Amino acid sequence: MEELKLKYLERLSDLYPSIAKASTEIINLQAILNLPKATEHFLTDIHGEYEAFAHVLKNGSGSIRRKIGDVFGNTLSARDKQSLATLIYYPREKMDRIRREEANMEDWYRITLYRLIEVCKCAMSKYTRSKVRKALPEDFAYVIEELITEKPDLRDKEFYYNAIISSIIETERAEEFIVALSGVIQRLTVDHLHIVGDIYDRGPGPHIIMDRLMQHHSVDIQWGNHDVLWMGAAAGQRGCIANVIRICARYGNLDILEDGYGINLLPLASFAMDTYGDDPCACFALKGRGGATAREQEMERKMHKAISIIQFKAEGQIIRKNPGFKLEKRNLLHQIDFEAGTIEIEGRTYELLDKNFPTVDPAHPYAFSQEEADVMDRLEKAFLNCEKLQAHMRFLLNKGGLYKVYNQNLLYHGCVPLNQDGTLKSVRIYGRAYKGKALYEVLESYVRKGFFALDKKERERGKDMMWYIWLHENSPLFGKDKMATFERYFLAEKETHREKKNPYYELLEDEAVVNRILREFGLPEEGTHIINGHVPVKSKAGESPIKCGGKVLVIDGGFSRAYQKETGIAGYTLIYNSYGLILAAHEPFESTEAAIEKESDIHSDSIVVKRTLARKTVGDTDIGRRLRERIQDLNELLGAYRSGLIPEKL
Ligand SMILES: O=P(O)(O)OC[C@H]1O[C@](O)(COP(=O)(O)O)[C@@H](O)[C@@H]1O
Ligand SMILES: [Mn+2]
Repeated sequence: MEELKLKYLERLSDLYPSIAKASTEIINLQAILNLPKATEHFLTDIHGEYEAFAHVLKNGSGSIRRKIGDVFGNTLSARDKQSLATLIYYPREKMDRIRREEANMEDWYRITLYRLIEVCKCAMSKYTRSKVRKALPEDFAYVIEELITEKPDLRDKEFYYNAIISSIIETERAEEFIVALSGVIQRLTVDHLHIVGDIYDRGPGPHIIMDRLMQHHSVDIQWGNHDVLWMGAAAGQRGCIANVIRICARYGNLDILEDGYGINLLPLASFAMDTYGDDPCACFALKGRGGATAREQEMERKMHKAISIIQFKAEGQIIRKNPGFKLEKRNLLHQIDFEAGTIEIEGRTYELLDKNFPTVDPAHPYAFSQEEADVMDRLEKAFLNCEKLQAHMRFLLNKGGLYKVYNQNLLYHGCVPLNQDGTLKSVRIYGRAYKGKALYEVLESYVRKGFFALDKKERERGKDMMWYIWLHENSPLFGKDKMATFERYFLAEKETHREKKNPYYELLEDEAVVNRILREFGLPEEGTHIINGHVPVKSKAGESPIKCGGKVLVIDGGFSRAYQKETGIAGYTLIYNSYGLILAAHEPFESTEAAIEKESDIHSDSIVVKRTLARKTVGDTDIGRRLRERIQDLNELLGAYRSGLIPEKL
């Protein structure tokens, strides 16, 4: 036996010091391999919609409702099942309502506790005892375990359970117990969560979503272009900072920065008031700022314009500093004829909708004015010093990456840049060519360098790369030929607003192309899927999120309210359980209040994308592969004990 292996087995023998211990572990692991595969939940493009996010997380996109159906079948009315589901999602709020209506609470507690225990038993049946034990809340762990464990040799089981439940009610712990059981059911129903990008921007609560995710028991994140934009901002990249503030302003969400993250926007506000005092800033009207007073709206419009101009300048500076990005054609300020109020783009002259550029010096259009430079200095410091933002970004870095291969599925936010003929597009990053997986990997390494590189130049490159990932044609997270921000503000001609998508999006029905991508990421062509978000699926116009016969699932349906008009629904989510893949289409989410009151689940229908022939087990998953390796090692350890190579440590 080679020395390294022997050393390893000796280490292992510390953990399993005897033949008996090693064999018991093998039997345990073998048993786990045969348990049903745990449920995975996929969400994408949440875009700050924290209430809808929290709701979908609570109901596991229909998983809890399915579980209740499995347990009670026709023995409970549809209404009762729905009430039970709502109770599991929102136990405290639901009980506040029930207390007002229910005449006999003791009866209600008793029936409800029985029902919850049945659902809990079903939810835990997939897991080992030790895993269930870890999921139990400390206070009630012992009692819950007693109630959910079958006791075949107990003669009067009924009496035993009844006694426990009675004492829970008598000691006035029923409500706390119901809350605890609901939490356990939620926790066990969905074992692992995947966020396929775009937590940030457009909606009001990305920071609340981040707080939630940081408490989640098991999550991974594939960064979206908006997330990387925020990461760049947190790293102090000025193009990213300006974009982040501009988007918050555009959607009337400056509160996220001021209240959510404690970033002081006063310097920007007073600069904007001074500079654009008489300017109506009509092109910079806010989306969705119903609650604000006219005066507030006016100020925010001015801030919106001020930061937009700063953004175009900051981006001009980045483009000039990085000729390798080949973005010179996206620098537009020097194409403006300030006298005539027109701009020339690709040989055509357009009239500008807003002709007032008090801070732009035509001789040096990309240079900040002194005041703009001061504002940016202060904003950069504020972003760099914001502890909460830095903690959120650290979490994204720890739990996330640009792509993930998990249980034979390939997950990424946007696309794999392709040529028109479906081959992988080669992209130059700082002088070297990359494509496919290598492109993903080099870009991810630069994101990390932007935070951690000691070498200043590499760190700067990493920071600029985050801005590149946000909007570059060759960025797999963006995948469009340009980001037409300037045109959308300043030009009436709609054709200039168009952003052409990478051929990837048209080739998704082409199996040869899809197989090529799967192979590129080391996956077999059969039994595997690509799961991505980023482009809203226009279900209203008949588009399906299921592409290439189910091999590709594009699950961005628009959590983002701003996009619901187009998509017609409020997004798709995906569940992958032991029976297969289930896609849920969600109805727009009204409010948490309404969800409790109307007991609504907000998914209209679930489509089974793929039903497995045999129920999938842990043995079919990545964890299963690791467990089998472990079993193999333990078998070798047993061999070593038996052959006398390693002595038992008794
Ligand atoms: O609709 P908005 O918020 O103005 O944003 C439009 C911009 O957002 C983008 O769609 C990028 O955001 P997504 O990643 O959410 O698609 C750009 O392509 C486009 O320029
Ligand atoms: Mn996106």
